[in-house]
Amino acid sequence: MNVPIVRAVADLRTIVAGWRREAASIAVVPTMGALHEGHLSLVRAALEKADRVIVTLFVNPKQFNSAADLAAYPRTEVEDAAKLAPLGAHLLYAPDAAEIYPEGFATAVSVGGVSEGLCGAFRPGHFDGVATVVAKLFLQTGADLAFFGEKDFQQLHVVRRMARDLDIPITVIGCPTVREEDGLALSSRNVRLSLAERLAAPKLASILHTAAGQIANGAPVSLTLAEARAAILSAGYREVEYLELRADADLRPLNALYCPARLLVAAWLGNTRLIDNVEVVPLLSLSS
Ligand SMILES: Nc1ncnc2c1ncn2[C@@H]1O[C@H](COP(=O)(O)OP(=O)(O)OP(=O)(O)O)[C@@H](O)[C@H]1O
Ligand SMILES: CC(C)(CO)[C@@H](O)C(=O)[O-]
Ligand code: BAL
Repeated sequence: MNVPIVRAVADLRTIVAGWRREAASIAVVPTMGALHEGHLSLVRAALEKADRVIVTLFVNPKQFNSAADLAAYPRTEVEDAAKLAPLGAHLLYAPDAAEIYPEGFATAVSVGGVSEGLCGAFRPGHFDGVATVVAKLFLQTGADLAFFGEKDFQQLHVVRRMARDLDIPITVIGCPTVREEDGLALSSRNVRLSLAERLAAPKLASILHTAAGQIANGAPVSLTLAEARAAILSAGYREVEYLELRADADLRPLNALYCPARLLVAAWLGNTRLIDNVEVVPLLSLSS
């Protein structure tokens, strides 16, 4: 069976109203397409928690910092729809650009605090673009639950803050990062890696895991991060944008480990920018 594809918000609302008459709960999984197992894990999680699941597919120009990145972004709608059907997703909402940004569109949603630093520092305007489009997708779908990947950990925080601050009645659920067997976090941008880059890429995750283990065992944070940064460069990455320890709950910067934390990184491998993060749990607080 095929998954129905809807392109107009009016049609989407008619379908959602029918589901509401059946008292069905509704989940949304926002994506930019080029679906891989990471996305599909969100769809499966959504199907476990809600009666109806809407996957959205919109390559959002407002969140790209470079025209080249936007132009190179993979667009594979037919294949994406074919991957969703066997899972049992109920609808693919792939809106026309005018349904999201109609003529004269002049509003932006800007989230402070959690969007500052990390990717926010290196991709100016990116999180405004994400918050704006996700606010629209939440309001257009009227979903009760939304599923996002922890791979984009700062995005998860931005979206959660936005929904709370705007009183959008939706619960934002974070799902664990899905990885290749060699540890590389799945990402639509991985297809841009050359063979040699693809072989070097998983070292980012392994260095991150090693550093997280050392910090959890009490190693000094700044020294461990300096060594990990050097190791990433030695592994063939040409630039480390950031490598930081932040509190898991609110992303505040940490110089020492005294609460559940995340170690987050963004680094360039050739012309591809990869991000990743791992949990760092203080061992002392677990045993006490
Ligand atoms: N490896 C992954 N594991 C779990 N969730 C993921 C993974 N990769 C992406 N996601 C999630 O899928 C949703 C849509 O992400 P998106 O379409 O940007 O895919 P992507 O692979 O992250 O692409 P890219 O990073 O190249 O933009 C987001 O919530 C994102 O966090
Ligand atoms: C959440 C999102 C679909 C908004 O365009 C995008 O940032 C993504 O794919 O992670
Ligand atoms: N995965 C987050 C979307 C982006 O990189 O633009």
